[in-house]
Order: sequence, then C-alpha cells, then structure tokens
Amino acid sequence: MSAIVKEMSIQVKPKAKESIAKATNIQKKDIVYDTKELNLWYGHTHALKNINLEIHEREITAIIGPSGCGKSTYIKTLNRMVELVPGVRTTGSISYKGNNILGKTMKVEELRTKVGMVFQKPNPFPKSIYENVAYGAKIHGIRNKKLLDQIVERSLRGAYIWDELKDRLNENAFGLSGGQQQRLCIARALAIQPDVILMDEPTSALDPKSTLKIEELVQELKKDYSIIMVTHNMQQAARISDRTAFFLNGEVVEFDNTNKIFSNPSDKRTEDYISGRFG
Ligand SMILES: Nc1ncnc2c1ncn2[C@@H]1O[C@H](COP(=O)(O)OP(=O)(O)OP(=O)(O)O)[C@@H](O)[C@H]1O
Repeated sequence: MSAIVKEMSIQVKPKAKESIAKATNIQKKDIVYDTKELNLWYGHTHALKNINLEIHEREITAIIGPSGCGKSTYIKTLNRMVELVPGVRTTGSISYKGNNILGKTMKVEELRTKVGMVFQKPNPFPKSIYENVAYGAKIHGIRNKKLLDQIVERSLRGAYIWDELKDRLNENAFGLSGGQQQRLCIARALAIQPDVILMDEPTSALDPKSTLKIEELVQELKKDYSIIMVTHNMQQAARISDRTAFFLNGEVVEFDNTNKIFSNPSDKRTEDYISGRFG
C-alpha cells in the first residue's frame, strides 16, 4: 500500500478494524437513484460508458476521478441538466424513486423541484440575500410575505447561516464572502425542499476555513437529504462521504463504501489514482 493510501487510511481510521467492519456492514438504506447501463454521448464523444450505480438515501456519495472522466456529466444527468447541451444522446435508465427520469413521460420541472444543485463557483443572483432564497418559492407562485419570510428563515437556518445573515437580508448577495455565498446558494437549494442535493465541486473555489464549514454543513444536511458530491479533493471524499464512486474514462471503475475505497481498494487503478500516481 502506498504512502498516500496509508495517509488517507490514517485519516479515515482512527479505528481501522472497526471502520472496515463498518464498511462491510453499512446500514441498508433505500435507493434514491438506480442507474442502469447508462451511456451518454456528446455528438461523437462517448462520455459515459455503461454506468451502473445505486445512490442511497440520506448518505453522501462522492464521485471522484481525473479531469474529463465524466463526473460532472453524470451528476448533470440526475436532474437532466445535461440535455441543455445540443446533440446529447443517452441510452440506459436512471430510476429516481422508481421512475425512469430519462423516459419521455418524466416531467423535468417536477424532477428539478426534488433535486437541488450547487455549483463549483458560488453563483448568487445579483439580488438581495432575501430575494436569492425566496426566488424558487416565488417562481412557484408563492406570494404570501409571511410564508416567504418563513421559507427564507428556514432555508438559511438549514444552511447554518441564519445567525450571520439575519440582519443583512436586504443587502446584495455579492457583498458576502465566497464561503458565505456558497452557503447562501445551498440555502437557495434547500428553499425548494428537495430530496436530493447535487454538488459539483462545491468547495473548489473556497479557502480551507470556508471549505471546512461547507463540509460540516454537508454532514448535517445528510440527515435530511441525499447528497451526491463531485470532488477533486480525495481527503474531502474520505472525510465526509459514505460511499465513493471512482470514475475513469467515462466508466465506473469501483463503487464501494468510502472506508473500503480509501483503505483497501479492489482495483489497482483506484489505488493508483488515490495514491496520486495519475490524475
Ligand atoms: N458540453 C460538452 N460538449 C462536448 N463534450 C463535452 C461537453 N461537456 C463535457 N464534454 C466531454 O465529456 C467528457 C466528460 O466531461 P466532464 O465535464 O463530465 O468531466 P469531469 O470528470 O467532470 O471533468 P473535470 O474534473 O475537469 O470537471 C470529456 O471528454 C469532455 O470533454
């Protein structure tokens, strides 16, 4: 086992034996997304190849792998955002709570009310803090001020940023720090009361202190939400996720409990990647 794998396993230890036992015994939870034989092409580029993955509810699933291996493409299929790219074609199925979201009968708007998304760079709207969080509710027709106030407070509390922002609700969101903006974006995602939160490298633009806050927040959120997080930061995946999928060249090389992936991966390519031998 390489030094980095060892170092990572030290981080996921502290009770190596116990954690491996836990790894093989991870609690059985319901499946939120069941992806079967998913293939995706951007024109002639075969970006996802025969993906089979089960995402479990109220867990953090990390998606890791080198640049260009299909991580973002995969999570963007889960809310069908990938279709915004012209010329995208898919085969296979992704079942969300039993319904194939790639099927013709799936109502995309309905799906997106269940699936919030947080991006790499915080992307607040050029509006007040309040308006940022109330936005989703307003476009769903909610006009009642009292109800909107409640949604804003509940969502900011959910993102653990209410105390910091409660006296600044009418200020422009652009005046917040990067870390605060990202937590505001998480609050905005929570405001639509989703089941699932997709996160595409949510901390890559943040300093270590803000990163830590987001990681703590994400761990709190998994009590109520299923979270799928793309990350380039393997220590982060090891620290906070329950399961990890390692993608390479559009394929899933290995998908397992995070403790197992980082302490005793089954595939040599996984070990090489987490040891820093490539990528
Ligand atoms: N809009 C697009 N049009 C054409 N090809 C695309 C598009 N988006 C991604 N691709 C291609 O699909 C493949 C997977 O890209 P994707 O962005 O999903 O990878 P990634 O693992 O998220 O990469 P990174 O870690 O660099 O963000 C790459 O070959 C990429 O060039």
